[in-house]
Amino acid sequence: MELKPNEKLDIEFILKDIDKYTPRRRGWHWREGAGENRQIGKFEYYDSSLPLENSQPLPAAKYFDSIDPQPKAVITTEIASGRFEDDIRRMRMAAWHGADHIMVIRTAGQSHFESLIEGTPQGVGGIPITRKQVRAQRKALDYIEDEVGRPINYHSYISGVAGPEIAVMFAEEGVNGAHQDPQYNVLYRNINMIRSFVDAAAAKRVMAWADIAQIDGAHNANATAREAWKVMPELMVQHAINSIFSVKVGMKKQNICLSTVPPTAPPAPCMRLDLPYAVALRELFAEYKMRAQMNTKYMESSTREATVTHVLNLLISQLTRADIQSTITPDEGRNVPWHIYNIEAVDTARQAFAGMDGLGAMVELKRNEGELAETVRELKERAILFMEEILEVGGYFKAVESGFFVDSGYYPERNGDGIVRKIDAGVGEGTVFERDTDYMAPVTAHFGYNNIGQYDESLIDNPASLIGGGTFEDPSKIIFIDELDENDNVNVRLKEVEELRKSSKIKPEMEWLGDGIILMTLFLPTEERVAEFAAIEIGKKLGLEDVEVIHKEIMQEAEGTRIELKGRVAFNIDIDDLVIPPKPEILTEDEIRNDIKEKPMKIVAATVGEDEHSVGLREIIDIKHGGIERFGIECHILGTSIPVEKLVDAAIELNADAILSSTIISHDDIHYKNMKKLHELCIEKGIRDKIILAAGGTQVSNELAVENGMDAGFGRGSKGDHVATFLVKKRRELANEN
Ligand SMILES: Cc1ncc(COP(=O)(O)O)c(/C=N/CC[C@H](N)C(=O)O)c1O
Repeated sequence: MELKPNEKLDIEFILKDIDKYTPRRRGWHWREGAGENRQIGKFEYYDSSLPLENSQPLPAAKYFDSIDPQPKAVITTEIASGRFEDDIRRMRMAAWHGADHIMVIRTAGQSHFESLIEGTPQGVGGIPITRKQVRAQRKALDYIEDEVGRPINYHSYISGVAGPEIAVMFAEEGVNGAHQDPQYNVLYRNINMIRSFVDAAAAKRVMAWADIAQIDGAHNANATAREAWKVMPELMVQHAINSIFSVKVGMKKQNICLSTVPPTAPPAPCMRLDLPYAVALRELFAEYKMRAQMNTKYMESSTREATVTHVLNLLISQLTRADIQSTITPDEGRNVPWHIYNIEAVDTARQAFAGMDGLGAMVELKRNEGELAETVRELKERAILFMEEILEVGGYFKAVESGFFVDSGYYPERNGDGIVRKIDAGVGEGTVFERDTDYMAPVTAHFGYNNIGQYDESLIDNPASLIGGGTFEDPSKIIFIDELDENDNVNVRLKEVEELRKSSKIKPEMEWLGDGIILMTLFLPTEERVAEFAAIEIGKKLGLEDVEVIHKEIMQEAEGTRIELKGRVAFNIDIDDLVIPPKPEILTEDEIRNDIKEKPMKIVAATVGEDEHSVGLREIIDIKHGGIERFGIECHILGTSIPVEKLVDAAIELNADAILSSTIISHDDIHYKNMKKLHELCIEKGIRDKIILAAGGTQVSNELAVENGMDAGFGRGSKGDHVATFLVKKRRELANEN
C-alpha cells in the first residue's frame, strides 16, 4: 500500500497480518545533509537538512513559493493519547509538519509493570507499550516515512522494572530510540537501585546491539526540582553517570543523547540563566549527542506563553547545539496533548529554526570574557565538586541514600530536602541474585559473563547459535500474542467509531476520533471568577456537554477576562448534506488576455474610506505581484483613503468598466458600509447597471459583499487571476443581458 496524500490512513490495513510484520530496519536515523549549505527557493540556508518529498508548509510559506526548509536537528513530537489507533493519525499529521522522531509515552505506571503486557488495551496518559501496539505504529510509520520521504524514528521508554524485557522487545520490533536511565528508576519511580543498575546493564547491552539511540532522564530533575535552575550542577553529574555507564556497557557515544532542558522561563531572565548551562554541558560532553528538550516545568495554561518560552529554548539550541530538538505541546500545562497542539509544537520548532538559520554566521557567544565565561566555569566546577563528593561518600548508591539528588540547594549548598532512596528498599528490592559460576545463557547481546566455552569455544561471541539463533536472528521464533482482553482492545474501539470511519459523517475531535471535543475562546467583560462561571453557562446554553474552562487570563481585573472553554458536541455532521459552492473557476491566462485584447477593459481602484492599507490592492493589480495589469487591463489607482464619491466620479469620467474598492479595516463593519454606499451612489448616478463593482480585503466575504451591493467580494488569499476571471466573466454576462 502506498499512502495517497488525499486519502486517510487505513488502520484496518495496518492491523491486517500484523502478526507477520517484521521491521524494515534497525537503528536511529539522523537527517541527511544536515548543516550543508543549500538553496531553497530564493534563499540560501546554512543549517538545513534535505527537504521532504511531501509536507505541509508553514502558513506564510505561500509568500515564498511555498518552500518548507527542514532544520538539521531531528524534530520530536511526543504522543500520549492512550489510543494508538488515533495516535497513528496524529503521527501522520506531525510527519507532514516535519517531525521525524515520534516519541510514544507509556500508560501511567508502566514503569512498575513487572513484565511485558500484550494486546491493545487503552492507556491513561499514554499507550500501554505492547508488542502489537509498537508493531502497528512502526508499520504505520513505514508507510508515513515513504509518503513524506524521510525515515522516521519510533521511540518509547525502557526504564522501569521490566527494562530488559522491553529492551529485547524493542530490539525485535525495530524500535529506533528509547529513554534508558537507571537514575530515573531510582529517583522518580522508587525502584531499588541495585535492581535498576543491573537491569540497565542488560537493557543497554541489547540497545547497543540494536543500535537504538538512548535518551537519559536528567530532564526529570528539572521538572522535579523546586527551583529548576538550582539543579544545573547535579544535571551534569546525572548525565555523566548515565553516559559513562552506557559506554562501559558497550553503547557507542553517538547513540548516547543527553536530555537537556533550559531550566528556567520568563519572567525570569532565562536566557542569561540557561545559556551558560547549555554551553557548559556541550563543552563537557562534546563527544555525545544533545537531545534538547523544551521546558515543561514552567508551563501554564496559556499556549501563547508556552510557545514564547519554547522559542527562547530554541534560540539556545540554535546558539549552542541540538542534534535532536524535542518539542513539547504548548498545552502541556492544561491538557493531555491534543492533535492541534502536537502540530503547533512541531511548527514552532520548524518555524523558529528556519527563521534563525545561519545565525551563527553573524552572532557569536562572548565565550571568553564576562558573565558567560565566568558562569560556565563556575557551573563546571560545581559539577566536578559534586562528583568528587559522591566518590568521597562511597559512590552513587551512598550518595542517593544521603539525599544528594534533587536537593533544592544550589550545590554545594544543600537544604537537606533531596530525594532519599535506600539500597535495601524500593520496588524490586532483593530480586537480584548472584549468577552461578557456570551460568550460561545462549542469547545474543547478553550482559556479563556467560560460560559458552564449556560447550563450544568457537561460539563465545555468538551464544545464540547454540540453539540455532534466537529471536534477534530468527524473528519466526517471536511469540506474537494478539489480544488478551476481549473488551479492552482496538477492535472493540474501532467498532464503536465505525460510523465515523466508514461513512460521510464527521464529528469534531481533539484527541480521539469521535470525542466530540471543541475549544472556544471567549472574552467576558467581568472579573476572572465570574467570567469562569459565565463561560460555563454560555457553553451549556450552546448545548455543549462536559463544559470545562481550561484557560483563564486576566486582561484587567475589572474590565475583563479571556477564557478558553472546552466542551463536547453530541451531534455528527453529514458532509453529504453540506452545500459547498464550487471553487471559483479561473480562466487561463491566454483566455483572459484574448478577451481583453478583443475588447479593452478599464478599471478604477482605490482603498476607500479612512483606510491607508494599499498592499492588498497592489497585489491584485500590479504586474510584479501577478496582478490584473498583466492581462492588459488598463488600471487607474486613485490611492488610499479615497472617498467613495471620488471613486465613482473617476469611473464616470474615465468611462470605466469596473470599480475595485479595497478595505482592510473592518471595525464596526465599515468595509460593508462603504460597499453599500458605493452601490447606492452608482444607482444614484445612473451607472449601476453598466458598471461592475468588486470589493476586496482580508475580512471581506463574497456573500456579505454581494449582500451589500457588490457583484463580488474577494477575501484573504485572493489573487489577480481570481479578479481578472471575475471581471471578464461578469462583462460577458452584462453584454449578454444588454
Ligand atoms: C529516563 C526515562 N525513562 C522512562 C520515562 C517514562 O517512564 P514512565 O513510563 O514510568 O512514565 C521517562 C519519562 N520522561 C517523560 C518524557 C519527557 N517528557 C521527555 O520528553 O523526555 C524518562 O525520562
